[in-house]
Amino acid sequence: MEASCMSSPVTTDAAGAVRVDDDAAGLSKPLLANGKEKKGAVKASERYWVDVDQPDVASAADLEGGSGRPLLFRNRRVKNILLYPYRALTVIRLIAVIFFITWRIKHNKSDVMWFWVTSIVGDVWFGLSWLSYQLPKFNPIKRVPDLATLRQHYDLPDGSSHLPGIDVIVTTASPINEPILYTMNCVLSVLAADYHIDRYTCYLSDDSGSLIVYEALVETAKFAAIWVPFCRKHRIEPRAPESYFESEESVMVYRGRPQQELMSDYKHVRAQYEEFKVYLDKLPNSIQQRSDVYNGMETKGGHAKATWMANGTQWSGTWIDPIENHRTGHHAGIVQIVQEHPKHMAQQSIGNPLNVDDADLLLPMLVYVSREKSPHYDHNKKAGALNAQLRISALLSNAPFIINFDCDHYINNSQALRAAVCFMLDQREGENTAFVQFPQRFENVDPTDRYGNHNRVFFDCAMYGLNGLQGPTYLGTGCMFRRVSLYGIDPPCWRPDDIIVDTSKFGNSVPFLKSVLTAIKQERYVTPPPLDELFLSEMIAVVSSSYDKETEWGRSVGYIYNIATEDIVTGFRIHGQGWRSMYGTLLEREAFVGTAPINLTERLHQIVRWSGGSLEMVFSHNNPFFAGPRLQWLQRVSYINFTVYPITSLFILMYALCPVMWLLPREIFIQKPFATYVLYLIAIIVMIQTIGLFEIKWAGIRWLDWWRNEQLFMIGSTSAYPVAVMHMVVKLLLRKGIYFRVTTKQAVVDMDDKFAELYELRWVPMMIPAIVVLFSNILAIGVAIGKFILYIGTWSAVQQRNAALGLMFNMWVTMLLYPFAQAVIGRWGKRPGILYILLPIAYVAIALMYLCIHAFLVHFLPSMVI
Ligand SMILES: O=c1ccn([C@@H]2O[C@H](COP(=O)(O)OP(=O)(O)O[C@H]3O[C@H](CO)[C@@H](O)[C@H](O)[C@H]3O)[C@@H](O)[C@H]2O)c(=O)[nH]1
Ligand SMILES: [Mn+2]
Repeated sequence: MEASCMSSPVTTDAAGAVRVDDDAAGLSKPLLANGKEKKGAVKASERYWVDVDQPDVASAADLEGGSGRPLLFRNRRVKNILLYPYRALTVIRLIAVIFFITWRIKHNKSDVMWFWVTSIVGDVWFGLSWLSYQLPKFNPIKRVPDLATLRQHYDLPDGSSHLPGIDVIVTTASPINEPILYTMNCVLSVLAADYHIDRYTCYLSDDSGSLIVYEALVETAKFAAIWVPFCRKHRIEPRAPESYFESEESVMVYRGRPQQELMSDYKHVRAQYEEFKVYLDKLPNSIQQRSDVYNGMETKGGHAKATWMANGTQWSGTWIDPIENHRTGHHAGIVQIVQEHPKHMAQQSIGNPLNVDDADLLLPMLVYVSREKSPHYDHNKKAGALNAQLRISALLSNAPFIINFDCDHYINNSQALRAAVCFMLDQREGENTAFVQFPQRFENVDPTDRYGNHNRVFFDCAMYGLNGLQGPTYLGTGCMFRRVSLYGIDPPCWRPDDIIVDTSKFGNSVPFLKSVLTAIKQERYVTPPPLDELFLSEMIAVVSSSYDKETEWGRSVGYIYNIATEDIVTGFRIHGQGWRSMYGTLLEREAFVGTAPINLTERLHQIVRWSGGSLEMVFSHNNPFFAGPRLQWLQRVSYINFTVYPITSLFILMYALCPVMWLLPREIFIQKPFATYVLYLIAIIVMIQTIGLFEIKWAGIRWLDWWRNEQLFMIGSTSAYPVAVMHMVVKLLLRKGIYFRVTTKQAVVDMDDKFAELYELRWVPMMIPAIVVLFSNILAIGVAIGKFILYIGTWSAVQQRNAALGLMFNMWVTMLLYPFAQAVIGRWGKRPGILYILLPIAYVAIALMYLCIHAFLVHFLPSMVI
């Protein structure tokens, strides 16, 4: 199977352009166009994976008749040659840790007893948290969707389809912090996805209620009328124009159609795209100017300056000059159908510059929604926004499946929606699958990934581990849900006969309640009803700020409220009900791609939010310890680890400050005999690194990915995690939650340096402990060198060995904090390797200073006193 995936019918012409013959490739692999893959080569990430035997497919024969469900994905597991030693190492390390802790307790000798006791507690904690991190990875499973079989069974020869409906939700919260160009690119990638246009709908949730976003969306629909046919005609990837045009290879890959045709279409579409971008850029100004004109005409006394829509009516959302009822956090609910459902639409009469079939000109329905905001209610941020979309979409399209995207992510593989559906419709676990999560990939990260944004250890190790259990956690974006699972309904295997659908649970919209019943009974596609006044007012009602108050929304229904990480908790609640989830892998091309904050300050804020949210879970009714019996035990262990891990930082912080002891005149040992202690530590650390090596192999990641993960954990442990712990304590005392700060998405400003953001550091108080640890380490190493020079002749062999071992520990801490040190030197960090010069200079300078001070105290001071 591996080989057949890779031997793509790709040919290269004289000019180096790549032609992909799709017919030969077969529909299962229409995406093998990157041309980089060597013929017959096995992709690095697949080297250590083999297919698990498929169940007897004989039963699938009667599928032809239309009964039953086909097998729509295949499972892969790690090859035994890697898996067995990997498991064995885990066991060996566990034994070593037990030996270590027993040894320490037996030898309770230390210079500072309270420190010894704390460190024993710390070591036990480390051991347990490592175990809860490691155990759930004992059987990693990869699942690869079979798109060809899906086509075979669900796409009909006449061009229609049996595919289930999907409601796609894109969320944005601010046209300033979240550049509209990204958001619109996301929308475009959705509109251009390979899915039946009358089977899916795109909803844009705008929490800013801004006219800019709305008008940008209207313009996006216009541009989509050119962009989408272009994508379909030339089967281009990715279908987010910004990324597509950025890639130098874009005109070099052509499929079926002659390259000249692609070239000329490309030029045309690109020119249109540039115009589109200019239009978006000018939007704030043109809206302002238009509003000035209208306001100028309304001169009846000093009224507030309204913001006007293009059709000459006042915008009911936020205004440029904000006033009551028209400002952020206080405005009416808005629902606008930007693009009608294709069934309701007369054939489009736009020009057809690309010469494509008329059918290819049609687009799916596109809806703009801004829920009502009122200062009297808590809006529950992203979770609240998603729940409002859940209700609106229930009324309009009520698709059985829902997928949501953060505005800075987009569909990178046009087959991704189909891929997700494969898992949902599969014969085996399909019916009990609540959600299908895909890994998050990022495209704006600096090449060495200084702040571990790619997070491959998480996405490519931990998640595959869970995939072999009950399934991955929900990660906030790029995840397809089964609608009924979000409604708090049990999976079929646990479902009672009578399901209560009432207003106390779902709120008091009768059409919505009806839609819930429909959703439970039949998971079929619904064509939106005609949009009359009554219906419109019903839609506004379900997005009102008070709708979900005194209901189960945010508790047992929908995305969960009152927590900084709605994603993990929402997934957790669903798992707790006995549903399972799937982690999808697309071998040829990543499903979704997004952006990540590459600036340390933003990154740390994000980490505070995640770790804070995790801790909040422990103290909420979503505590994994008390989840019901339907949560598998290893899955539970994993959730426990996810929720309590920030506490580890307290002990790490304590250890990381140990080097300060070098500054003391006397030798102090936390544990005696010191050498045995350090050797134990080294053994345990080496073992964890070896386990890491195995993970690197099976996950197909780079060593650097693993190392960055270690470093980021250290940086987090000396900054963000302790802050999260503090927040939690404060919350428990004062009952105030963590503030969900929308991550600022950088727009590239400096064209010469794409990664300029990397070198900008805004100081925030949470960096203080990290700075203290870093400097005390540098200071300690310097002083150690000084002491070494001073006492070289007088130290005994034992003392020398202890000093060397101690120093190794210091160096280790400094290496782990290295990216933080790079952040501290700011723009100087642009010079690669500058720290290799700066650090030794600092050490020597400190050593000299130490010697001077020592000489002053020992030689001059006494003589002066005399
Ligand atoms: O009041 C709000 C706040 C946020 N959002 C949207 O929520 C999304 C995520 O926000 P962002 O600040 O980009 O989050 P990240 O720091 O990237 O967060 C990650 O972590 C979050 C919390 O765990 C998840 O919700 C995200 O999906 C995940 O990408 C964005 O589309 C926002 O527009 C809203 O719609 N309304
Ligand atoms: Mn984000």
